[in-house]
Amino acid sequence: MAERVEIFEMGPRDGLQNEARLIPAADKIALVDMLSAAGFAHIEVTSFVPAAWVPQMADGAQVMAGIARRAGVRYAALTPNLRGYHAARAAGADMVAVFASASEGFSRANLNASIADSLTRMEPVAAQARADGVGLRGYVSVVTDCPFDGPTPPDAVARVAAALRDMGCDQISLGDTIGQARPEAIDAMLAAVLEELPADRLAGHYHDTAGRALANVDASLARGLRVFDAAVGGLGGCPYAPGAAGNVATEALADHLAARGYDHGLDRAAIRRAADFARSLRKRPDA
Ligand SMILES: CC(C)(COP(=O)([O-])OP(=O)([O-])OC[C@H]1O[C@@H](n2cnc3c(N)ncnc32)[C@H](O)[C@@H]1OP(=O)([O-])[O-])[C@@H](O)C(=O)NCCC(=O)NCCSC(=O)C[C@@](C)(O)CC(=O)[O-]
Repeated sequence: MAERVEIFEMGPRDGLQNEARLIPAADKIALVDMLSAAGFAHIEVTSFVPAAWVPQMADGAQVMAGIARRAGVRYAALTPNLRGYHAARAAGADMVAVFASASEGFSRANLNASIADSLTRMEPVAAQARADGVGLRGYVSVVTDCPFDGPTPPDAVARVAAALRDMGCDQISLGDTIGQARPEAIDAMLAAVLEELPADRLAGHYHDTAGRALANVDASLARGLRVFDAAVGGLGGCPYAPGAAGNVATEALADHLAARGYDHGLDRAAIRRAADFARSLRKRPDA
């Protein structure tokens, strides 16, 4: 039997957060519902961050309220602090994610805090999630290259990943935020992180700016990772990471994994339909 590799769907959150046009909540809900029908176990739906920081995600509660929940799917939300956590829980998020940076420059730009201060701010979120029995994911951004500080030392990634582990994150997703990583850099970064955490606690989150995301997935598969983040239609980018382009496209990743003999468990036609819809959201005139 083929080995299972999970694709963790990012389209509604990481995929759409950087879109300049405000996409109506109804379209986001329709996208999540299409994704729910495609067989994902996890979909990151939105984030609960200040609207002044990411205007596109300001309708998170409305989107969460409107989706048709499907049994077996966990709906996740990004939460930078306790206020975001409580809002996510009130909106019905099954799972929350905290996010940190492996570089000081990106930490300042994305979280307005040093790495150490941002981790301190996440601790109560993690403690509350543990107390509530809510699934907790942690992200480490800029794991090989930072748009402000240049190359990221692998040890810096391992330190932040260990801090997120110590907080109680069930899974830690390693982000090539600006999509510039080369497979050798991913391999060196993973070698350091694997000193702290086993491969089954890690996910790869690779943007495809330089067209190397699939090669980076291959480098990670070789290191034992079996969860990868992706966004239908290859949408995405982080508003606080200059030069960050789309996530690796879910449909391309699914085909890539299938060609390598892995079972992703997704309905190919359903993800293609969701990808077409996601891409169409970019082109629509202002609502
Ligand atoms: C961490 C902060 C909040 C600090 O931001 P700050 O401005 O330093 O925080 P603050 O505590 O001073 O709050 C500013 C205002 O926001 C309010 N506020 C405070 N918290 C919330 C909240 N949760 N929801 C709604 N409102 C909130 C707060 O009450 C205050 O309101 P005011 O007094 O000015 O009226 C901010 O820097 C932030 O939210 N940053 C996140 C930016 C972001 O969402 N970036 C994109 C996601 S990360 C990403 O894409 C990377 C990833 C995960 O995909 C992996 C990868 O690719 O690398």
